[in-house]
Parts: sequence; C-alpha cells; structure tokens
Amino acid sequence: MIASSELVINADGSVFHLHVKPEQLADRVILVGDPARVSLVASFFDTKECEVSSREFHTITGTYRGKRISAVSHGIGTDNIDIVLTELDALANVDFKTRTVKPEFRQLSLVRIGTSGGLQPFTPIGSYVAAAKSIGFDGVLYFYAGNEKVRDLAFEQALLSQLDWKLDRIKPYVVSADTSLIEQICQDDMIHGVTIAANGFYGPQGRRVRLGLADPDLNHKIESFCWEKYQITNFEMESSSLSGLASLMGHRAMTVCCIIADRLGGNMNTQYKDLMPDLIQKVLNRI
Ligand SMILES: O=P(O)(O)O[C@H]1O[C@H](CO)[C@@H](O)[C@H]1O
Ligand SMILES: O=c1cc[nH]c(=O)[nH]1
Repeated sequence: MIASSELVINADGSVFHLHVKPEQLADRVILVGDPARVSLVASFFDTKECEVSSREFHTITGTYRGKRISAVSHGIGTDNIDIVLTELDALANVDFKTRTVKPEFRQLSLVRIGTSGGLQPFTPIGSYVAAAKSIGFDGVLYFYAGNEKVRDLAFEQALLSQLDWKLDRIKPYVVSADTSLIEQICQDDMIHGVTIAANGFYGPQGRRVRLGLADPDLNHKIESFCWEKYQITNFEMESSSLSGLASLMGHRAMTVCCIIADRLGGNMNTQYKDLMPDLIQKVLNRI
C-alpha cells in the first residue's frame, strides 16, 4: 500500500497537484506548458467532459473525431514534469481506493506541444521540430533507479567531449522519444530533431541579459556539434524528463515544438500564438 504522504490524494478523490480524478483521464494526453493553451487545444474538441484547474495545471478532457483526449498543462520546467508524469501515471495505474498498483498496466500516449528556440539554419521561426532525442541539462531523471537503461550513454560521451563540457556540477543526459509515437505524429512537415531541455530560459540557454555565462562559447559548440547522424536543433525546457520518465514508466511520449526564436539571427516571434492552432490540429489528427 502506498502511504498517503507518498501519493497524495485530495479529499474529493483527485490527485494532489492536478486535481484530476482517475475516471477523468483519457489514454491520449496532449501536454502543453501554458494553461491557456489547454483551452486552445480543447477549442477543437467536439465534446467536453470535464475541466479542472489548480495552480499552473489546467486539464480538459473531451473528444476529437471520436477519440477521447485529455489536454493538460504542466507549466515551465522539468521539475514540473516530475509532478505531472507521476500523477498522470498514478491516475492510470494506481487504485486510489486501495492505494495499490493495479495488476494490469495501462499505457498512456503523451504528446507535448511546446514552443522552442531554433539553433540551426534549417530550424527557422515557424518550423516544427520533434525531439527524437532530448538532451537534459536538468537532473530529474538521475533520481530514479534504472535511469542508465533509458539513457544513450554513447551520445552523452560524445557531448561531453565535443562540447568540452566545463560545468562540472551538471552532467547532461540523453534520452529518446518513443519511436512508434514519433512515426505516428511526424510527417514531412516536422523536422526530426535533437532538443536540449534546459533548466532555465536565460543562462542555461546561453542568453545574456546582465549576468555573464560560465562558458560563453557553449552555444557555438552546441550549434556545431555533429555526431553520427545527429545535430542539435533546438532549446526548450521539458522534453528530457518527459521522455526519460515515460520510458521508465512504460508510457509512450514525445515532444514537438513550434520554433519561435531564431537564436542564430537573434530574432523572436512574440506573435507565436497565431502559429499554434495549425500544429495542434496536426497532432490531434494523428494522435
Ligand atoms: O511553450 P511551452 O510549452 O511552455 O514551452 C517552452 O516555453 C517555455 C519558456 O518560455 C518553456 O516551458 C519551454 O519549454
Ligand atoms: O528560445 C526559447 C523559446 C521558447 N522556449 C524556450 O525554452 N526557449
């Protein structure tokens, strides 16, 4: 039995942070950072079954062309993904009455639709980049047993050596998205990329506002990195822990982002919300 301090269930039977009840979660889940983007996703639904909001976590479950789908916001950062993935997995796989793991595993398909900064000439503003591989600058995955089994250790070595890694308190890790989900969602209109999930928007993505950077050359090294068939394409902030935790739990997960910042040219599209409906519809049609 899982103690009440470990898996926290609210008095109304919902899970602690998301405030969602087990019967309210669909097998297909669209994850987004911005709580307002959940309403945008749900605006395409044919029916709406429930809507729950708590902190930055906004959930709407409904149907799209006969498919039951939950849209869930996770806020910003890989630490939030630890909360959201653990609670979604518990909603699917723990019996909330007995507080025991259900005998039959229920697999979720999770697609994160995010925004991102492009790092290559072939990832301009407005392009869609799916994270076939994610590089985690965060440390969430390291806290879980068996993390080495879902990490690409050869890729990690190539990174440390080619980037001449100088930030000795942090060791980037590499994980893969679910290949069957990438095949299902990505067509010619999405680039298969390698995405860095940074543990911040500014310094950890090489942005300088007032503070200097510990390794001012890191972004140049990231842009020129090339190993086997891989180049690093973009920065966002959640795909690493999403792919890593989902792999450990047995769920299918991937991230696809709309590029809104051109880090090479120094340009930004602050009107990116106009670009989102098209990407959302593509994912809803394919999930
Ligand atoms: O647009 P979302 O989904 O929030 O994704 C990106 O935007 C946020 C930073 O502005 C981070 O969450 C990053 O991953
Ligand atoms: O540059 C960007 C743009 C969106 N989200 C990020 O994390 N970085």
